[in-house]
Amino acid sequence: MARESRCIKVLKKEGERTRRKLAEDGFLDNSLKPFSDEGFLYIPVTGEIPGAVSEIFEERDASEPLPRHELIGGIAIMQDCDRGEARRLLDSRPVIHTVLHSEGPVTGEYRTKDYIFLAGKETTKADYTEYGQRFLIDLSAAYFSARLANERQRIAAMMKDGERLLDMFAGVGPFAITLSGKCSVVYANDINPAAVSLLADNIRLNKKKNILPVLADARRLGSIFPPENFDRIIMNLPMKSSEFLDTAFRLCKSGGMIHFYTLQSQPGEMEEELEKYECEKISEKVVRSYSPSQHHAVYDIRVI
Ligand SMILES: C[S@@+](CC[C@H](N)C(=O)[O-])C[C@H]1O[C@@H](n2cnc3c(N)ncnc32)[C@H](O)[C@@H]1O
Repeated sequence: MARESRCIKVLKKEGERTRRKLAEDGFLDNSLKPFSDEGFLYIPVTGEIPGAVSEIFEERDASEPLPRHELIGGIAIMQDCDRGEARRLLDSRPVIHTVLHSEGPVTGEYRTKDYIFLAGKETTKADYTEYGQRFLIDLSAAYFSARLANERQRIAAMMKDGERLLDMFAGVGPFAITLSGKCSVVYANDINPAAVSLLADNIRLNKKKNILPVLADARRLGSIFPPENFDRIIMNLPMKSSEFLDTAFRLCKSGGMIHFYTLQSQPGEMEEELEKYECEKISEKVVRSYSPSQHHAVYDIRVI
């Protein structure tokens, strides 16, 4: 179907920049397909804006793929800052209450991101369910990613009943809560007070009785707990977990396991670092890609 719409006519070489600007300002009409002729691009817009002209446009097919996004509870996080596409995404599934654009990688000690609000309800808070466990999250206050859901299940599957677990960088608690069913006790630590507050909420929400939240710099855990105190330690601070290996090896029992998450460009990059310790590498695998040159990898290490 075709219909008439107001549009902006720009030189093709200016097309992508103009399209993005219109999308960011919420004027791009994504229900219609832009078209070009002899050096110009015609971009349909939703309202009357200076310089707009009228043209006939083809309507987009409703089954066209949705923009790329990550869904965390009711929040969809889009890679592009495109308000028109955000609106389409919001309307596509009733479960989505908010569409955000993430403005770059995680930063700072708390590993949070900055977000631009695009559509729906203006919030960074969501209620997310993963394999039957519920998590209250606030993306602007504390780290959370749904991308490690399978990784948490992988570790749960290799655990024995009654283990003592330490999660050194627990965030709002996805590893601690997922793994707690196999544990006698879980200590879940984070340096971010907002993360630990949400972690406490999530412990209550999931009726977990064996998880103790700890608010501390993980560097101090070696003086908080006696040596060789844990059967298993989770180290999910990929940017710099290697700085905490001394503490983890001090706290893990002989025969216990450390799951060491790191960023690396090549397989085996951390092996030299691990040679300093009495340990055996059980496996190493890529968890997900992080950037064009780096992977988020996990080393499963047995302490000797
Ligand atoms: C990549 S996030 C992982 C959170 C959680 N494990 C998850 O999978 O959602 C890393 C966490 O480590 C915390 N963190 C950073 N430096 C820390 C430190 N020195 N001691 C304790 N926690 C720290 C951050 O606040 C953040 O919540």
